[in-house]
Amino acid sequence: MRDPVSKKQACSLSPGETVIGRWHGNRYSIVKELGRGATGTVFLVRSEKGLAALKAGSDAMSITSEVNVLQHFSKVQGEYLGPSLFDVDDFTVKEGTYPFYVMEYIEGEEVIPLLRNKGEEWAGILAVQLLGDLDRLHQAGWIFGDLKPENLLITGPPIRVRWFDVGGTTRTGRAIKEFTEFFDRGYWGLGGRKADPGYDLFAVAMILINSAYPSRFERAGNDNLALLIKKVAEKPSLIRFERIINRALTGQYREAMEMRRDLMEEIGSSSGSKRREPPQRMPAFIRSSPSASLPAAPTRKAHKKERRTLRKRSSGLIETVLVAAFLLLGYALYLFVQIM
Ligand SMILES: Nc1ncnc2c1ncn2[C@@H]1O[C@H](COP(=O)(O)OP(=O)(O)OP(=O)(O)O)[C@@H](O)[C@H]1O
Repeated sequence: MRDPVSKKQACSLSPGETVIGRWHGNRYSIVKELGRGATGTVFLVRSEKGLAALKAGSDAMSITSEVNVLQHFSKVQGEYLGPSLFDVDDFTVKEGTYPFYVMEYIEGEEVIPLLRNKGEEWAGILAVQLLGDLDRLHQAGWIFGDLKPENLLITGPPIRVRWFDVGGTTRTGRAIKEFTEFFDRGYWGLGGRKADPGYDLFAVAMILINSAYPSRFERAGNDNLALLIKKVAEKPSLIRFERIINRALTGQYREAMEMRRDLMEEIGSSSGSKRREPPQRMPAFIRSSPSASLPAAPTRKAHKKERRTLRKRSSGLIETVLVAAFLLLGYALYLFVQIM
């Protein structure tokens, strides 16, 4: 067996190469490199069970910490919290030994290009999904930390937001492990880096802002909140979320579900007022939510039903009057016979 590689050495493997896990003996054939991050290189691989994503890094501690998070995710109720974990092992190549893990391959589109194609109004809908998943994560005692469009992929149809980079995921109450300035409330001077739900909700607000400013922007001056709110007010796609974004930026939401509810109400009310569309037209994943009961404008079907109910009610009244008249007539006849 060779020594572990130096911590700085990124793992490079070429398509067609095969790596074999030292302990479990599973074989993975490299299809292509998917990307490189701070903790390792991710490859698309073919395994006995089909396509998967293999992450190999030189720092065993970082790989182990990501594996721990993925293992915890698998215990969190629901199917969408991070990719499923398939294998943890290490392999040896000529440079040395790399620890690695294999996870579900999430085949999807990146957020910002998708919004460019589908329209920025989808940003709110994706945020609603994301907040549902974040709520489950928070309930389980974790904060995502490094939440940003680069760590999300959109799968489907039906469209579904998934996250994959769990390197920044931190236990509630600890210091945030990894962050990206634009999405970090510390950078904007709007809060600390202690892991709490508000940290992730701040990042969701920044993802909404990022959807309208794909190239992002930097902080300036002392009043960063004023700058962010000004940026929101300048984009028609963001104005309707102004109140919600403001609340998230200033830490007024205590939990993801509160922010989700506000977003859903906003999306529901603006789709109703602008297009006069009944909420049935909203994507299924929003409709299926128990809190998704949006006030609906009466439809033609509803009017018909109402008319039918009225008709039924009036015919019932006539029936009652006829029966009463019949009984009265019978009683009058009975009295008449008795008198005679
Ligand atoms: N499970 C997965 N399914 C599909 N693609 C993935 C998966 N995991 C990672 N990738 C791809 O590999 C790239 C590198 O991922 P990785 O999580 O290592 O780093 P990163 O997010 O780019 O960087 P950092 O860890 O420094 O934040 C990602 O940009 C993504 O495109």
